[in-house]
Amino acid sequence: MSNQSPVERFRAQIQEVVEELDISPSVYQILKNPKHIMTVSIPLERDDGTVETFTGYRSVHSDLLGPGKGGIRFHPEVNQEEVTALSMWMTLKTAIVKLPFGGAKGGVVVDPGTLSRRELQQLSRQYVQQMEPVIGPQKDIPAPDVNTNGRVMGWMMDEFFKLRGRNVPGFITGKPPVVGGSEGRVEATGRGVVVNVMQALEKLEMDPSTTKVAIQGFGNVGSVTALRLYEENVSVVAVADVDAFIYDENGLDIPEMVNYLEKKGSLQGYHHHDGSPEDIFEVECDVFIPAALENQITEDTAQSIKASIVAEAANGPTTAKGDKVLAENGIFVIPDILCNAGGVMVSAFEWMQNDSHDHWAKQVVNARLDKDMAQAFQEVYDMKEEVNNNKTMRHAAYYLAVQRLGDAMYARGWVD
Ligand SMILES: NC(=O)C1=CN([C@@H]2O[C@H](COP(=O)(O)OP(=O)(O)OC[C@H]3O[C@@H](n4cnc5c(N)ncnc54)[C@H](O)[C@@H]3O)[C@@H](O)[C@H]2O)C=CC1
Ligand SMILES: O=C(O)CCC(=O)C(=O)O
Repeated sequence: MSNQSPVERFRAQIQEVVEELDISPSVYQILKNPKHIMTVSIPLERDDGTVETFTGYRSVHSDLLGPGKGGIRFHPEVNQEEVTALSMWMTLKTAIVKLPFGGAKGGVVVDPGTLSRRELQQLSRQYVQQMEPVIGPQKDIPAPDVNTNGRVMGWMMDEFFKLRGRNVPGFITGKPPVVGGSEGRVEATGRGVVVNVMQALEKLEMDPSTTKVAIQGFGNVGSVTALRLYEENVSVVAVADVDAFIYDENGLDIPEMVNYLEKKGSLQGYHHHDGSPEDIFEVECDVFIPAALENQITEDTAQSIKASIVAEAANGPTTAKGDKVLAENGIFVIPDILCNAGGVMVSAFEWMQNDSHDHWAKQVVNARLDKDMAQAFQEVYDMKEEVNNNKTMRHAAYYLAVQRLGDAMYARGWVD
């Protein structure tokens, strides 16, 4: 377990579960590597006329249950290993919530804060041009992730239409509703996180009205999670983003902070700025929600977490050693592949709406998300209680996902 990379962590967990399920070892052989990874060099003409190239990736881990599905991340630390791991987790996520998708993920090694708006649009369009051979509505369907949003999806959609010479709205999800996006997609991941948190509170017989929450990350997922909790009268006492740590033991004014974020783009300079981002791990709270990047809950930071519940809104926020500490400390962990599945769930609703030229009202989207997410939580919980007694929700989630993937491989004649 010594400092396993995310891909090694995925492989070790899959291998363990394949052995426990006593299914064909070929299931592990098929899942241990991505189906394909495309690496591209993206030329971008900067505003000063010079040309710079950026590296982009798209990994399709599996198309067993349907086309590849997963977001595109713009971040300076994107690398092939990270994109691969993120695509592997997508395969498990879509299997757990029973979506007709496989797993994929993409990224560009870039700090989008250093690009002008024109440059960002050109980079987004160039990414689609370079990836055109491997993406498409029945092949691999992108969506937003860290530092990408509806605006970027709209540009990418437009570029794909130009390349194909026709409208293909199901090529990408998370686009603005005015051009075929689903109502509720922007809020979907955070909304789904809160469904999971409320279910966990009920199972652990904790009172939401006295529950205190700390959240790391205040972007799309973190801010919507905070706002939904606030709307449910659950007190969010601390929030950190990359620049700031904000704390109030009596509960933060989340709507005010969301307004601030919308105007300024981050929490830097918010008037209650009173610590450094790492202080989030020390907060006295009942629920801790990592909603930033991978590998944040390590052997060290896990020791500081005082919560009874960790709800993994981010992908891969916990290292193997951090996970061991959380388990030893009896913390109930809602694993990422379940906890943050609300986003891809509403992406699936968007893809279905595009396919049938339909537009669902927000209440319809939210009601179905709440119902399907609560059911997925219950199925993983039941698996933990009945079949995997004394093991973790993460183990149960992997068990359920691999069982479904194994069954699908058998049905398709890939394994005996
Ligand atoms: N956007 C989506 O629909 C989905 C996102 N996710 C995952 O959720 C996580 C967050 O994604 P988004 O909210 O979309 O990204 P985002 O780019 O909107 O926000 C990221 C947030 O993390 C903060 N952050 C980065 N490093 C940090 C650090 N060291 N300490 C504290 N805060 C830090 C940033 O300041 C920002 O507030 C990622 O792991 C992503 O893969 C998972 C499912 C769907
Ligand atoms: O909405 C989607 O298709 C994928 C979202 C995503 O990237 C994720 O769940 O990590």
